[in-house]
Amino acid sequence: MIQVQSLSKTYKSGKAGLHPFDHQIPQGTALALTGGNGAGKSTLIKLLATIIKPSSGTITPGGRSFSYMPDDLEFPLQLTAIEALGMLGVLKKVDGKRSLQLLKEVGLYDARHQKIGTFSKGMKQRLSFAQAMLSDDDILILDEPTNGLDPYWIKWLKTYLKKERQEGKTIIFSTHDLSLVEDLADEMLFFYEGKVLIRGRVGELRGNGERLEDVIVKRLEELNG
Ligand SMILES: Nc1ncnc2c1ncn2[C@@H]1O[C@H](COP(=O)(O)OP(=O)(O)OP(=O)(O)O)[C@@H](O)[C@H]1O
Repeated sequence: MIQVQSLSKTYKSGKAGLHPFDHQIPQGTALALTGGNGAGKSTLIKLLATIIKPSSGTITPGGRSFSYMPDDLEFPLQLTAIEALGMLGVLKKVDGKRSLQLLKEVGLYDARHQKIGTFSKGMKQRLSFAQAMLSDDDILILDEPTNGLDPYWIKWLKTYLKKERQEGKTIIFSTHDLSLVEDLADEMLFFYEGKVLIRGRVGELRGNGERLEDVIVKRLEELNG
């Protein structure tokens, strides 16, 4: 169980990325973070991944190990895919075979000797996912993992993550893709201006099959009168 207590982030500019916020994430569940642009999803992801420090509050247990996929990972463009993943593998003390296996899984094996600078957005995104999966951690923290992926690879990613969750991993991901939330998440948080506007189990939020899109629009309309 990950416990988030009174967690908030105000940036140096004075902008509140996240207002004080409490939540519990049970082991083996998938939590989706949704919300409009600038709502606070990446802020929370970065706090969970300890990339940034909170202005208040705690996340326990501390010192968790996790696999992290940022939304903007910039690989050195002059490296090939296998060089980049291999180096990260050395840093993470992972067997070289794991890098090759992951490159196969994300469909980049044939492009492994190609420079990352020549990769398309979707290829870079798949490489970013592969680097996150190098270590076999129990917690996956993924910032917009389907961003830039085509429908084939979105489906592939859903299947991969469902399997990870079935194996007991905790998955925390941000997304604008509500079908991914419907298919994968146990629980959803919808952020609005740094605050949680909608929180609940996906099945319950959808009641008798309502689409999440409609649930969210209804709530936003209520808010805006
Ligand atoms: N480094 C920063 N310095 C100042 N303000 C920031 C910084 N990072 C984010 N913010 C602000 O914090 C708020 C939340 O941003 P965040 O990146 O968490 O949004 P998001 O929900 O991930 O948005 P998107 O869907 O566009 O990725 C925004 O108003 C943003 O401008």
